[in-house]
Amino acid sequence: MARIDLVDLAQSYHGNDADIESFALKPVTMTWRQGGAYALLGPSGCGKTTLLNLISGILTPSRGKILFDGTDITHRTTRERNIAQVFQFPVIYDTMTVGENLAFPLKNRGVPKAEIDKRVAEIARLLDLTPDLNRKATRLTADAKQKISLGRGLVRSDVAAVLFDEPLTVIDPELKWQLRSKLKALHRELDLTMIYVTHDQTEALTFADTVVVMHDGRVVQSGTPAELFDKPAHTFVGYFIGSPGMNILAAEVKGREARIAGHTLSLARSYDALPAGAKIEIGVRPEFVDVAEPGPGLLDANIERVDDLGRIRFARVRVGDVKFAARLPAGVSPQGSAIGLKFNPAYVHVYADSRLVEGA
Ligand SMILES: Nc1ncnc2c1ncn2[C@@H]1O[C@H](COP(=O)(O)OP(=O)(O)OP(=O)(O)O)[C@@H](O)[C@H]1O
Repeated sequence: MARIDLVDLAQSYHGNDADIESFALKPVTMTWRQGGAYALLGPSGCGKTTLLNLISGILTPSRGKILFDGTDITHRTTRERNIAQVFQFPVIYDTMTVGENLAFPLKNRGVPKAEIDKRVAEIARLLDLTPDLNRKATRLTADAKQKISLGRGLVRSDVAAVLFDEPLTVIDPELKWQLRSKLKALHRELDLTMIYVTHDQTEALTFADTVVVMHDGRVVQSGTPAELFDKPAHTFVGYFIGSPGMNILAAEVKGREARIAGHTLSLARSYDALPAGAKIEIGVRPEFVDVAEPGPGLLDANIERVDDLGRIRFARVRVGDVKFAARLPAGVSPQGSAIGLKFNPAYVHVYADSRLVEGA
């Protein structure tokens, strides 16, 4: 297990002198804590696999360096880095038994037999593979094979980190749910540094203690699921995480007030020094905008439709030309379309050129 430091790390597939905006990974400096459970989350093409391949050693960076426990390993091979990896599709040997497959990474490293037997038994127990240990892997389903791949990734206790690249893609939805919770439990038991790449927010939020969100080659926020939800550092995080995502509305902000579509909202903090010429927006999650009967002090709006998600309902509302989502509390049934909106000022954030501005 290791602490991993990325120092000004960047990757270009178009030569090292290319314009930085074209880099698949723009320069990033950050630390991954020893023993942490991380998810690397972002849409397709944002640079997740590139970052993972730099950490594993499949790629050599265009710029910057990588340290494991303070030692520069930027130019070491994957094997020398001592990393375990689990890929999207199963990597197992059909001719071997399940037990032999699990033992393989340990045998390969010359671990004594008694230790191998103990560790294989432990991993098989944790993944419910004990009854299958003596079966040949050849006739197993794709789900079962991927479970063995997970086991092979987790079987070594001396690795610097275990990297998972969308490991549940081929898994049936019901088993996916079980394995996701299982991986979280395994992390607690095995005390390994784990980095889990996914584009699926539910997978990221259920697995990780810390979610690293990427957008367009940049790490835009790294935080706990609650931090990403309550205080998105970038409008992309607000929009990408949550269902529906955060409302992002063009606004004029002065002091403790924001004006949207000719209406004034109160803010919890004061914003007197916003950068000149920046695009100013406010962001507020639908969960922190309540719909009520029209009344004094409330923002007048019209409901265009209601999305009923079972336990929770969201109204799609319009204020002038601006459209957004708001929570419809239990028991409130909108009579006609005219309503009042109540914003919780503590959760109304201000963004300049998409980045969060801390008020005073
Ligand atoms: N070998 C390569 N040569 C050229 N461009 C590449 C190469 N690998 C990735 N890219 C580009 O770099 C960018 C980041 O790709 P990357 O695979 O890291 O993203 P990702 O977030 O993992 O996406 P996905 O989930 O689709 O794999 C994309 O624009 C991609 O087209």
